[in-house]
Amino acid sequence: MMGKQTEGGFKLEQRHGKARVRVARVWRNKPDGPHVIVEWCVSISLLSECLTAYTRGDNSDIVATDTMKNTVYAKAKECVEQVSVEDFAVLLAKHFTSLYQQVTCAIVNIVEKPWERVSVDGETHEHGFKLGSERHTTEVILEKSGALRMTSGIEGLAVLKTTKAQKEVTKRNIIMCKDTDIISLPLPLNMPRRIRSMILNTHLLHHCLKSGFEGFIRDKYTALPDTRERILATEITASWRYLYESIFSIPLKPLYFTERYLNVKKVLTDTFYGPPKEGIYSPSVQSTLYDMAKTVLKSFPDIAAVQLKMPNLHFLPVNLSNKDGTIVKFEDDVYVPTDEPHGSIQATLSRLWSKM
Ligand SMILES: O=c1[nH]c(=O)c2[nH]c(=O)[nH]c2[nH]1
Repeated sequence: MMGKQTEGGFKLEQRHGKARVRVARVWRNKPDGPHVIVEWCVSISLLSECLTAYTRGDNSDIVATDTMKNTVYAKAKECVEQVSVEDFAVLLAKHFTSLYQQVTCAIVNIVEKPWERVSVDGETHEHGFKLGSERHTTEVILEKSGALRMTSGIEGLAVLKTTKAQKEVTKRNIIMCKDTDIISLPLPLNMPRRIRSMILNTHLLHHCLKSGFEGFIRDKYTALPDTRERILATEITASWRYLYESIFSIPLKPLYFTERYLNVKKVLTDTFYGPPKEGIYSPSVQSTLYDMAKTVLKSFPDIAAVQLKMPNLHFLPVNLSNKDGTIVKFEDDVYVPTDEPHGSIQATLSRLWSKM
């Protein structure tokens, strides 16, 4: 997104701002209550009518990026009560679009560092924190008119499931699951392919197996065997767009968006893992990604669209041998974890009736 102006037969698209302003805010409101700390890395971009700064060296319409930086600290100070990262982004964007006549649109991105309260001897600590892993992000785009585009997200949410077929499954067997027991029966040899494939794709069978990848296109360059047993590991980057399209329609409930963030994260991870005992079969990263995105849209009516980036971080089977024979034979046990190269899988799922 850029501010556009024309002069002398040229079109100029421009924006300016301050990137990576780091601020921490502590709230010690209640005399004996626990302290709260947030650490934010704030980036601001303003679309503004400041053409002459580019064309004539006239800075009279420029909001100094140094002022933008100072505004972050001043507004953090003004937040006497704890605010969500989204509310802080909105508050900044409102400030820039309302105070400066030249500013037509403000874009505020914030990444929150995952400081988590610690427990000592099973008791939550009042003022001790440790750094977690995944980060809460937000982007607020606010126009002078009050038109709003608001997204939240998660970065660096690393998840993995080790999965184990409880018994070797071959295309010659019917596998039936009853809780954790598996009964294996030979498939009749004369069974039509269509019926055999229907049986092998039953939900029941998928229940026994947790992650696989098979049936993909095979050609002369394909080396990957079909598998019904693999480690599924990824580092989720998610972002979801809220339906609130005006500054006046945002929920006013304190920490509403913090709660939403925690709930979306839970839905994403719960859907990835499946129930604790049985898990859930993943026929591909694509399918698991789709289930995760769909569950988010079904669970949260104020989310219009969700984007998921889920790199497939491969765990390669180890098979080693030398002239004397086998050193390590892979039996779903020893792997080389890798992150390069990785499969790169991403998709956006939106409600049909929502504007994207
Ligand atoms: O879940 C997967 N999706 C793919 O598109 C793919 N491609 C590949 O080689 N392995 C996998 N796994």
